[in-house]
Amino acid sequence: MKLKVCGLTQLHQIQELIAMNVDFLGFIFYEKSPRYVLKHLNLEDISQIHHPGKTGVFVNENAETVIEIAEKAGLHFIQLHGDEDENFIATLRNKLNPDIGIIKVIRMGEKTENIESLIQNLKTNISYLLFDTDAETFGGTGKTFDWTLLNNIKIPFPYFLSGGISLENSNHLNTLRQTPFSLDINSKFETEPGIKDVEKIKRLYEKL
Ligand SMILES: O=C(O)c1ccccc1N[C@@H]1O[C@H](COP(=O)(O)O)[C@@H](O)[C@H]1O
Repeated sequence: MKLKVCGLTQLHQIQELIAMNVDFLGFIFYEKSPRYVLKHLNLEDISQIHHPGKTGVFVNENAETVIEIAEKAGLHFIQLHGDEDENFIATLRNKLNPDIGIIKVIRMGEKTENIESLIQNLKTNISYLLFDTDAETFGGTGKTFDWTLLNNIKIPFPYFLSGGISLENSNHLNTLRQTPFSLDINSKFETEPGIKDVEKIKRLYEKL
């Protein structure tokens, strides 16, 4: 199983994760997040990071801004973590460099209905799904959702499992009928928002 580490802000930690062979590096381009990457690094810094899994996380951002950031920072994946609908995604797909993959986040919560039709409408415009816990802040809550919900639906794309993934709950991945393509970790592997506990990440990486 692959590993994505999200909410990175520190170049020395990014280099340690690259040395560890982490598969995806997540950068949050959402100004309201305490992990907003542009408070710490600029787009040129990110473009200089040599790794094939650089992922930009966006929340209800306009397509032109997403495209500009993706080009300037040399991103390989766009993670749409807001309420972007299938029309927005189709427009973005048409305009975006075809080499850049789109990861659509489904935020799982009490209000999340018709997950299967939501997914069907995305058609071929995305590369991956990501399931996270629904929240007013959109993400980064450290809270898990009810994973058994995933066992009741058909998931026609490889998916990232997210939302409060920790060393402890990663022991229970075998309860999932469809194995995640990748885990997506964030706040449970931090000493403070944006500052990762790299030793703890190593412990998870060795278990996968
Ligand atoms: O981390 C944030 O601050 C954040 C803010 C807005 C949207 C997404 C955000 N992070 C994403 O949230 C998930 C789960 O994080 P956690 O493990 O529950 O802390 C992860 O995909 C981050 O990319």
